[in-house]
Amino acid sequence: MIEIRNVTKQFQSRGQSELFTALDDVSLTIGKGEFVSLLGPSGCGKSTLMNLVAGLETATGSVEVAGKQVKGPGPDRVVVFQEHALFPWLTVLENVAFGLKQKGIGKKERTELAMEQIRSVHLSKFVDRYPHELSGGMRQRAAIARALAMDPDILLMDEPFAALDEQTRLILHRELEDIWLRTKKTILFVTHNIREAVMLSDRVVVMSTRPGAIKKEFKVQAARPRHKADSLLHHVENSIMECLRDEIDKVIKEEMGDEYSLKKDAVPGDSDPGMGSGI
Ligand SMILES: Nc1ncnc2c1ncn2[C@@H]1O[C@H](COP(=O)(O)OP(=O)(O)OP(=O)(O)O)[C@@H](O)[C@H]1O
Repeated sequence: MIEIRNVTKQFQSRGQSELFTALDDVSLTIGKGEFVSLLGPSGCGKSTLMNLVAGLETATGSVEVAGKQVKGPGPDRVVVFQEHALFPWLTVLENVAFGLKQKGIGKKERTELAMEQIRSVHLSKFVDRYPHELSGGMRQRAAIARALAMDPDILLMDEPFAALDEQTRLILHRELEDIWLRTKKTILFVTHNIREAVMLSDRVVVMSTRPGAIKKEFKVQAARPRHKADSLLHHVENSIMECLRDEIDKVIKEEMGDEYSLKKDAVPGDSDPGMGSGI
């Protein structure tokens, strides 16, 4: 369904003549209906890779969706961003119906379609609220409803829950899994959070940094709906942490320079209770 082949992406860094390689010869295939997460330290190219699939960036190599070369954004792919995705001057209903209006769908039908998605994310009581009158979790639910209303084949989610508190995030994990099980959409999900990736995904693609590349893939074959006590999830989480240790080390070293040797113990070990909180 999504076929990324030998993609290399370079950027011109400001004030420098050399090109910066953000992605180096990346290849990845994502099956129809699969839930895949991109996980890796800051700057490893997760968002760049997602933007290529969204058609918001171009690169050398090839990105195909359903057998067709991606040449720009399309109705088959909708992006859900971390924040600021809703129009502040529109209500929840108007936000969710916005894309349908752009498509030329009449008011009655678009209200029905929007309401169906609003109900699916449990926001029926808040249809007339403006974004600033909602909690962060409600705003992300509305953003998901707006994406679903367009009925895309593929949802591209760029750290959609990163700004939420832990409790809300756990609730939204459950809701997103329900939506995915019900709709069978293909989901490509970017996150820093190992536990989030493992809880949600069929496959976690771990990326390495400088240059951004795929380091290793982990299949998560735990039963659905997922239960956080499932020992298989913990096993995969530990394996991913082990795989990422070098990458985290590399990023800390670059950021801290000479001070690094003093703080080396700060790199978490596999028994670290905070490993689910992010990298
Ligand atoms: N438009 C751009 N111009 C120049 N450099 C860019 C541009 N976009 C991204 N980069 C660089 O490419 C690298 C990869 O960025 P990207 O945002 O894809 O990483 P990421 O893994 O999503 O990071 P984070 O987790 O911090 O969001 C970074 O070093 C970033 O500074």
